[in-house]
Amino acid sequence: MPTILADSFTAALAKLANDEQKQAKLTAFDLQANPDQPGLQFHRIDKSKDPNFWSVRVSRDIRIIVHKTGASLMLAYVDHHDDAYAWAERRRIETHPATGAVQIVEVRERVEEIAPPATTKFTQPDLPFDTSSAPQGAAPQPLIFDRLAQAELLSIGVPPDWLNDVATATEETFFALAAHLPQEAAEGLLEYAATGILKPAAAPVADPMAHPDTLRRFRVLEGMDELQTALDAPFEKWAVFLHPLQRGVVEREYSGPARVAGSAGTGKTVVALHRVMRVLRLDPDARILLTTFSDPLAAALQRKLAVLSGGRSDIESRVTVASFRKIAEELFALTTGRKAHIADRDTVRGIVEKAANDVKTGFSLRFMISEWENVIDAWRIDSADAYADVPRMGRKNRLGAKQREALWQVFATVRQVLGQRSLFTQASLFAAVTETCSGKTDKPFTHIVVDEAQDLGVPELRFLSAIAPNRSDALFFTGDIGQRIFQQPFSWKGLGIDVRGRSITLKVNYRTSQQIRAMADRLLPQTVRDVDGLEEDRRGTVSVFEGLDPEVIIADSEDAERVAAVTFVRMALADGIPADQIAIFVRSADELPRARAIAEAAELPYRTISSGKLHTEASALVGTMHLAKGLEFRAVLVVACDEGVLPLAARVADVADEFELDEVIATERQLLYVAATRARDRLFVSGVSPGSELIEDLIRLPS
Ligand SMILES: Nc1ncnc2c1ncn2[C@@H]1O[C@H](COP(=O)(O)OP(=O)(O)OP(=O)(O)O)[C@@H](O)[C@H]1O
Repeated sequence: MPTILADSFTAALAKLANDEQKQAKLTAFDLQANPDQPGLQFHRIDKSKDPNFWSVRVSRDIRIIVHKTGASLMLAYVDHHDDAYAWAERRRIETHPATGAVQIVEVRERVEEIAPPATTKFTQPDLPFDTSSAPQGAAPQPLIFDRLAQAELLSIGVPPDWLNDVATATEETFFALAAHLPQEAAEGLLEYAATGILKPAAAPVADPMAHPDTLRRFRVLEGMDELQTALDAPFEKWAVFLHPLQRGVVEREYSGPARVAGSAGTGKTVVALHRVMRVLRLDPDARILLTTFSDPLAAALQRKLAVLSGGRSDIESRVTVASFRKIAEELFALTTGRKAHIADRDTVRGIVEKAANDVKTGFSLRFMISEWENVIDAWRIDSADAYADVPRMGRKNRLGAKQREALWQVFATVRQVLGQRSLFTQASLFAAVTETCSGKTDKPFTHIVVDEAQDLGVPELRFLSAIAPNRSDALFFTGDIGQRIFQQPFSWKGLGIDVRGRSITLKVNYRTSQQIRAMADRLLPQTVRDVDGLEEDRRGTVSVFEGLDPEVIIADSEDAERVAAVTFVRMALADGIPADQIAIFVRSADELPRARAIAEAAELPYRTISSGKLHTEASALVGTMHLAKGLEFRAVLVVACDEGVLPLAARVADVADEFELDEVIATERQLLYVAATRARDRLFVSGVSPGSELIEDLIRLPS
């Protein structure tokens, strides 16, 4: 008999104490091995409306709730005795009459009242209404979904029991009501409230268990391994249950390179990991490169992959997880037998400065450094002729032939000095490996999956393209243009990577609360267009849970800022948020003392990247916003957002032209977006008066 795992089971398991979890897992394994074995004690839940709910004894106090039909056994829930029974008595499992998906439906008559939680005060600026509680005696609130016919509500999966509540929902009852509905119905209603558009009904599926909405909460287990994976990491729901949109993207066959977009927290990394697993499953000869922007992010990917693979070494040995740079270094060493020495940015800048001293170009040093980094080095311009012809895409300063000639003297010297000292720049290392690999038919990997692809530069993308084999599904990218903080934009198509028609945007945010997402989204345009004209539309993204309003403060002094931040930290700790689920971010190392002072005043144990305490004790992370990439915490403070700090005055002063100024402002904005969207439940943003201009955008009311 197949065993089905429900997401309600893994979520409930995660809430039990460690020893209770261990015992529950043993019983779950016994159930999967043989549900008829004599030691298992089943009791029918007599008071349930669903005759198929049974309890199974785990220990004196713990019960697993299973849903048993002649055809299958489902692990539905686990809890202490009375709570487990109460859960089953209030639910039934049924196939939705319109969508055909299998749902766990709360029996409406057993839910006493639908009222917003008294402690939560929030406003949701993305929604067409104010969700803060209406004052006593105010006029009756307007109904939000009264224009939708019953058939329309059914088409997005609202269970028949709940049609009346949805039809009469007001802004005050909406979120409390959504918590009782199946996910697809809650998301569909949220999307409608935010955009006025009802998502089209999914195509009918003959087998209810194969319906995409069924698969997001129930999984038919293929063996013990799969149950082990799911139960060992009950917090990582995504290890087993994907959103239908995520699943679609993971399973699609692509006729060329594909790119998955989506704002922060929509599960792009999760999709990248599942794509890796899918390729490994389907192709026993696959050798995959899973790559990302930095070494810490690559390490995080490796950890998550271990969750997904259940730590199986036969799987992990076929995947190389490394940052772009690391993999280029390794391939260089492999093909040449030499180690590449890479000059850091300051060394290269010093060489440009020295070379510029000897030539009269009429251009500022700032301009020449920028031209070197973004044109000469990035595009590997190796001669005066090549420089004369290069289109200098996106650069606003036009350069005549004479000017290029003069500038080339500087750049030729820089190239020569680097050559004499046998130094690579990052870009030239990528170029060297690109050159060795491009002509070859035998490539090191069969598939390449790239996370944080928005921070790929020209040399990196060329490099990945050169090491990718000639097959349609060789390249799979995930990234969010809105989070680009390291690279200038350029045309992917121009480098032969054409993702048109294979570019998909994820819309359900699993990480950040409605309130935090809505506020952070104000920092970015609703649609972002890349150089190739591909548009990423952030509208219609919904978060699956709600939380407290973010706090945004412009204080009169650093002392006042600290007092407010300390209060925020103390409240988070008092509400049970552990120290290691708190982070304090600042724009640059100069502001780190302010972040540390907050942690110390709040008696919050903390670590910084340089404190070496990374894995030793449960401590908050204090670091720069660049470090925030790819991480997540329950509470985040972004402090010291002062005028001149964000955007960073030194960066603004460093720009070579108007184009670069726009770029700097955009990436500073994106940096704040990245830092703010690391928060799941609570966010605090502060600066000292007059404060960063970007703070104004955060608190600006939507027009
Ligand atoms: N299907 C899912 N079910 C439950 N949780 C999910 C699902 N997909 C993603 N998540 C959770 O959502 C959070 C964000 O996921 P992920 O890091 O993949 O997003 P992302 O789009 O890569 O974010 P960012 O762009 O900020 O790096 C994580 O906590 C992840 O566990």
